[in-house]
Amino acid sequence: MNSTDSSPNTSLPDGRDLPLPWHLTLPGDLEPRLRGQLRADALRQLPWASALMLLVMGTATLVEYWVDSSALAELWRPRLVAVLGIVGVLMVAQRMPRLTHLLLCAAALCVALPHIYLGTVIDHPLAQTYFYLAFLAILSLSTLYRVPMSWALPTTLLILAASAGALWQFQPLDARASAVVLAVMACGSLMSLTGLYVMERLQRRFFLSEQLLFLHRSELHEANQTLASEASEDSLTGTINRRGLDSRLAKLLHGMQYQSRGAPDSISVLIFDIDYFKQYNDTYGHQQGDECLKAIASVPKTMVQRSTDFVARYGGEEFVVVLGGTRLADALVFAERMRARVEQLGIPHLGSRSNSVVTISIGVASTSGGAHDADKLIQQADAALYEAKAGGRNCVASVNSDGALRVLRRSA
Ligand SMILES: Nc1nc2c(ncn2[C@@H]2O[C@H](COP(=O)(O)OP(=O)(O)OP(=O)(O)O)[C@@H](O)[C@H]2O)c(=O)[nH]1
Repeated sequence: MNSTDSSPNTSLPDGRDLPLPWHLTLPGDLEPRLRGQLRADALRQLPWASALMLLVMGTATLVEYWVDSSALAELWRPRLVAVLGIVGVLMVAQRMPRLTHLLLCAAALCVALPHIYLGTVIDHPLAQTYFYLAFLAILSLSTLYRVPMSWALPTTLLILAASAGALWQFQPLDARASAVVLAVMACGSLMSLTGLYVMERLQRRFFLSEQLLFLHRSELHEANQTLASEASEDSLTGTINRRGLDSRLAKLLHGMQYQSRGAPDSISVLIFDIDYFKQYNDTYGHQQGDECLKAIASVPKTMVQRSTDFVARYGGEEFVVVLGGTRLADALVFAERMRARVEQLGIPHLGSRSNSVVTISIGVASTSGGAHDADKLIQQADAALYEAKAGGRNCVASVNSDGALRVLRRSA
């Protein structure tokens, strides 16, 4: 066997296994969910991003004023448009979160277009820096606003086209300076968009991994639940097995003792055993014995009603019925009814020394009779069962509150 055969199973898919197309669109409802998440992220960052953009424009105004104070008279109006655009987007986006990405692109355009206009019409020593401020708007899409590629690309192309158009049409700069400005803007935009694409790809893979993890976790949870229920079920009779009995009874008693919400105020335990079952097996065979066990177990299973009630196979042909919220007197009524129903099944039992049909003997104990832990309850119910066997079988016996054993006489 080679070394890879013994390696642990690593076939669980992760985000990297899933093919992501070049356009990065996720399948099914994952895309709208991711978009919602991206919008929420962008919305959270928007106040800081807006503040930063305003700071940049404020600084630019100061520098421009310092270089040529007379230019302020011409440039304050377009710049006010840019400021109002940013503040407007900030306010509207909070009210219309679904439009966040569109509004962020609008904010970038609100910054870029007035600066392209300024670069075109204002005669200022720093004229070409207005185009660089338009480029900052492009940069803000991928760095500050973090809009998806599908929004950033057309907005970037629009700003680049507007810049190129303005430089071509109005020629505010000489041809060489225009070429430099456009080349810087185009190269910077390419780098910014490439970075955004790579980031978005990573972000989407991370999102996919998260979704897969969530899926695996739910599958694991379901599998665990199935395992837990299978592990605590008796495969022959469908009742709870000994392990399940121990844990459920302990949980019920714990709840009762600490008066948890919904916990019963008393618990009764019935142990019953098929009379002369060895002889039944000897007479009818082990397989028929199994069928008999199933039929007998189905009687209490159909009788228990509360969520705190359950039937468990204690071992061999012995079963336990736990009745939450049932005091001894009511448990005895339940036990007698169960005994009668089993007898009424009329399963022939030629090997029985006490009856012609299969019967059961039942021992009953209750917390209202003084036993407050699982061992004590089972022990008392077992002692009562022994008493019922000794008392002639096909009957019910109990441990009373004073600890005395008592066999109930059957009604004729
Ligand atoms: N068919 C079948 N028999 C089982 C199973 N588990 C235990 N038994 C049988 O149940 C019988 C129990 O016999 P005993 O403990 O002597 O009790 P009994 O014959 O019922 O006698 P009393 O309880 O005194 O009435 C044994 O013969 C076991 O083989 C099972 O899963 N299937």
